[in-house]
Amino acid sequence: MTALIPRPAMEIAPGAVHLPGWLTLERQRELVTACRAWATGPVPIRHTRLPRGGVMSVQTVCIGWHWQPYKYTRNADDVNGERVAAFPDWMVQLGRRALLDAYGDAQGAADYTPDTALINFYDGQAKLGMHQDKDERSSAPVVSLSIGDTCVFRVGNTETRTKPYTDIELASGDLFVFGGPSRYVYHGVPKVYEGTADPDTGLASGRLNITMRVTGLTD
Ligand SMILES: O=C(O)CCC(=O)C(=O)O
Ligand SMILES: [Fe+2]
Repeated sequence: MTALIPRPAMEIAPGAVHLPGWLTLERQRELVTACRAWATGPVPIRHTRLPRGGVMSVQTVCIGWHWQPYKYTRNADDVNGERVAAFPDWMVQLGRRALLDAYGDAQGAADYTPDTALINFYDGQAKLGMHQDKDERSSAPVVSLSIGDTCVFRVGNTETRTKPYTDIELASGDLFVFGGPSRYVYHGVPKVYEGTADPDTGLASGRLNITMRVTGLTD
């Protein structure tokens, strides 16, 4: 779907910046192709199992480091024991450009070296509950890229998983960065608008979200 009305860049909260339509269609296609390959292995995409026995409705595959509740490891011990795919340099460069465009801080962007990404796939029913990204040992910003179906992205506060929060829509190509005072903000995806994706991205249905992070870990 082509956005007829340009959506302006917005600071949703201090350090939480939404840049609509940041990814070109060509870049979205490249990301879809890369994520498709990662979804097949070395660690296949799966519904993450939670410690209390639940299963996430979102499907996730990781690169660089493998996230499982609530830690990062190199090997996906909760899936097939394989080491996850390497975090490619082109993704580091993309993360740096995202940070530069979000904050305009050239030094901060040059110093940003994400080493993991969680690649989430949402079908029309999938949701993600309110949570903080806090398993990283670094407070560097999180860079989020969305492709495919539009969703409601709920940006809460850093204190509680409840109100006050701001609901925005993340559409295909949108960049969202949360860092600084918003780095530990609660956030979630309460709804995906099924069937709103532009098939030209290569994703016929569903929503793809990539969050790059700095784990702060070394081998
Ligand atoms: O899908 C999104 O937009 C957010 C994903 C997210 O919050 C996460 O993977 O921790
Ligand atoms: Fe998150």
